[in-house]
Amino acid sequence: MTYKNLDQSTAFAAVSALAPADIRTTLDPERFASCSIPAGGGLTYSYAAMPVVKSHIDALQSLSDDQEVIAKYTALLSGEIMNTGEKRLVLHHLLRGRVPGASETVMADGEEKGAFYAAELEKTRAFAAQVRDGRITGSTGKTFRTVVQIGIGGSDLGPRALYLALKDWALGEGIQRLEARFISNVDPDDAADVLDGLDMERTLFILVSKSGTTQETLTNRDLVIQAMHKKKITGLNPAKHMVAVTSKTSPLATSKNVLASFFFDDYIGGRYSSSSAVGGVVLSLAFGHETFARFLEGAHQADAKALEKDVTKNAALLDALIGVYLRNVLNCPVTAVLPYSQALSRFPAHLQQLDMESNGKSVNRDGVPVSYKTGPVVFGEPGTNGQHSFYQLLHQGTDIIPLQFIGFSRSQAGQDIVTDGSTSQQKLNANLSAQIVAFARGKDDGNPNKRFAGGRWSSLLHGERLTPESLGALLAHYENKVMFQGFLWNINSFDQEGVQLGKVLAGKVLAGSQGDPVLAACAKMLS
Ligand SMILES: O=P(O)(O)OC[C@H]1O[C@](O)(CO)[C@@H](O)[C@@H]1O
Repeated sequence: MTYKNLDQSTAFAAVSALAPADIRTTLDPERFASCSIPAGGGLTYSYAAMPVVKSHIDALQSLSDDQEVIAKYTALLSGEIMNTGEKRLVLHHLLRGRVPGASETVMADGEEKGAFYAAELEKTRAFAAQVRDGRITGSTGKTFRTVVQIGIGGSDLGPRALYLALKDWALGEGIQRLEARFISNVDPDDAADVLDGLDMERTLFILVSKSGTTQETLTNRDLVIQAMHKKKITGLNPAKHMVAVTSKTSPLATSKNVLASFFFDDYIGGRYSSSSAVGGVVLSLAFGHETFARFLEGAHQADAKALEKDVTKNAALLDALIGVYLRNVLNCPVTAVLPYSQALSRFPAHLQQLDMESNGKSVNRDGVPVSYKTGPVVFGEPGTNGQHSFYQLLHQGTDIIPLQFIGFSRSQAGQDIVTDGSTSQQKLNANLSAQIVAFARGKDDGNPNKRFAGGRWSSLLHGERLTPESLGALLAHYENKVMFQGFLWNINSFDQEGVQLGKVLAGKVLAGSQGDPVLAACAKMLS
């Protein structure tokens, strides 16, 4: 297996020579059937409205083969050091089960990692069951009704997006749930808002930090403890209302001030940690462990499909390859994620971290600067709200922004109304179809102000209904897409040194700026 930069690949030179197909003419009814790939969890990935035809697919297949992306994925699964910057294994797939073709065992830190993750998962299951059925209560004897996750970045965005994604599904299924809330920002107004009206006697806090040193998270923990003391409730003991999710090497690991601790490790990057106890504890408490297990199963299905070498059968891989074509040949610096599902309202925020923290790199996996573009800017909002906001630029602006639509045939809660001969869900999906075609085909008009050029590319991830399985597959699809793009660009998608400098300088500001006059002046202005 060899690692080489994208521009050293002769296969990439062939991809670069290809002009985009004109989707104003190529998008015909037949393409919707022929350009679709099962993505696991009942999801289908469609690239019908992308500017690629057979010649592109063939060239992208050669690029995938030349960059040996499937061999690299298999090596990652088998425990090879893929996080070259931090010299770490990358094992988030193993949280969802062993992918066929990978090593039967992955040893690190003197233990078999599959067994370690399975044991933590079992701990999560047992704890959640006891909280949900009232065997574990708060310090004043009352059952828990609300859980509040305290964490930031990967310890917040994924779990928060997933909780919101399943809330209405649970409603539709009649699943009894604990309410979950999230505190992330060190801005005290964030915590104040979340704590407002909380019944502390019935609230369980989940303190999540892999490092156990994150300033925002530890500050918010202390703020919560202070808020509990301020209630002056006899017998209310914060230590009996808090669990920790952390790594065994973190300062939090040995804390006596928690009811229970759940562990993951350095081989699970923060933004890839939703499948660990980071997402597992809150989701199992909120919806029951069975729901979380179904989510893991959907993700595992997507992971298994991602092993396929034929790019026309591997949704995450083809999505990644088309993304590289858009970024490095068609020079698109931005991409939008547009879920036609209110339940996915925070999913674009999670993808921002997943994609931009992973692939916002300008050196290769060996630390040598690359001379081509890497990860794009990612943004998004649920449709149809986005339509009434920024779609103007997407339709008629001077840049082409490739679009990633997500949609489902059925709603989650099943509560709907018929007006003007259609249900709300039918209206939602009519808008989604209309947008795909409007962006692709455009519309001529004598009035230039009303003219739509068309030729605006999109993909679609589509399922029957957003369930735990399809949500798991959706998450894994994007994780695997980001990983494949990292292999294609020959960068390390698993570290995030770029977030360190600001953290260090903030520490210096709090310590009196430590002799840096520019920092001191800037801090003074804000004091
Ligand atoms: O879980 P921790 O160690 O508190 O880190 C939180 C987040 O901070 C980051 O390191 C970035 O600042 C993320 O990658 C991570 O998800």
